[in-house]
Amino acid sequence: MNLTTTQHSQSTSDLRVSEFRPLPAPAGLMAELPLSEDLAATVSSGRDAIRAVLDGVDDRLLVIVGPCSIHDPEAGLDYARRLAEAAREHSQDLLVVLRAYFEKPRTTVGWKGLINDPHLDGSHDIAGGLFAARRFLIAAGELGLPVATEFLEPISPQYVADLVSWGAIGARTTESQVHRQLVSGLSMPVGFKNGTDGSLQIALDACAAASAPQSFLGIDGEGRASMVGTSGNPDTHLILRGGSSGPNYDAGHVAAASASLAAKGLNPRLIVDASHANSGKDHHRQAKVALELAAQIESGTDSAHRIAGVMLESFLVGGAQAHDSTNPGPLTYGQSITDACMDWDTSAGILEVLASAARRRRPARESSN
Ligand SMILES: O=C[C@H](O)[C@H](O)COP(=O)(O)O
Ligand SMILES: C=C(OP(=O)(O)O)C(=O)O
Repeated sequence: MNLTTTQHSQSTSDLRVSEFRPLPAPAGLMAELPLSEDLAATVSSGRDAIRAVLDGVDDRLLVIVGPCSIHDPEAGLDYARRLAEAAREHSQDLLVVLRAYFEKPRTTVGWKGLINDPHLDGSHDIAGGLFAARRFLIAAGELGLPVATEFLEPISPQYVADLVSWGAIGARTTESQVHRQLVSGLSMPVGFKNGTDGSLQIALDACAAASAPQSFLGIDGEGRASMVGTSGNPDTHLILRGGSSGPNYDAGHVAAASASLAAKGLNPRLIVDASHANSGKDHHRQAKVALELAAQIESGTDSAHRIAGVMLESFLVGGAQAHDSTNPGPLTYGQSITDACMDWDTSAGILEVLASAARRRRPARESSN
């Protein structure tokens, strides 16, 4: 019998639990893979720069770009090295943040990301997944890139959040009290997606809830179940990702969403996701949406100045490939196993266009003032 597994047979609880596999405490993993002084400076300066863009103090365009999910850390770092070069090249106009998503919310079932199943085979070596995610975040940070991730499990942030400069709560969890509470205690700016049906209201409510102090159940650094008290996150914002009612990236939707935020006393500047329901998850369409967003930004109108950032799903190879954890087969290097991504060359071209749009937005604002 596996000594780390507790089996319950004579009980009224845990009747459908097949296993408990204890995990190392966050402090143990952090001691093994520590945050160096240099990395802490990269993470903190990334957070400050993102805040400045969200608040309109820095007039660059935030671009959160990278694979839909990291399933192969080597390919992910290969991508990150290319992105780090592009980020330097466009640093006057763009604040480029690496999308490094390790937790995937599924519509029904499917591979739930590197933390949940790092070997992609249904073995659910979550301890190994947390190690792999942390090691990836350290390597990406060492390239000088600020990193973005989605927070899905309420416990996992304790293992990795010190290495993250921007966080997202996905469309399927924005309405969840558990996720709003979690955000209230996170140390970085966090965006809430609109709902999968296109509803903005749940994201506006989420921003308000997460900016308030909260008390809830969680774990501390030693892994002890704890009452967690938070002070509230002042850096929440909205992400428009489209919905079943249609896309919401055009100037009309951006202006209306921004006005709703302002009416609630929330940050009127927002992020637009070119992927998901804004592109129908079609990577060719995503490239077109990104170009339409660049045209909107470049126009220098009021709605253009409400767009603080853009999200893109991009990897080395375009599209996506099927993966079945119950029957894993060989995979194409550098291609997504979740949503379809734009290939590297297309993505590099889009970064050029977005940089030019951000540059042209500046004089438009100066002359309209
Ligand atoms: O980006 C990720 C996906 O859109 C999300 O996790 C849902 O994926 P699914 O509908 O394939 O489960
Ligand atoms: C799951 C994602 O997006 P959404 O929550 O918008 O579906 C994602 O960005 O990976």
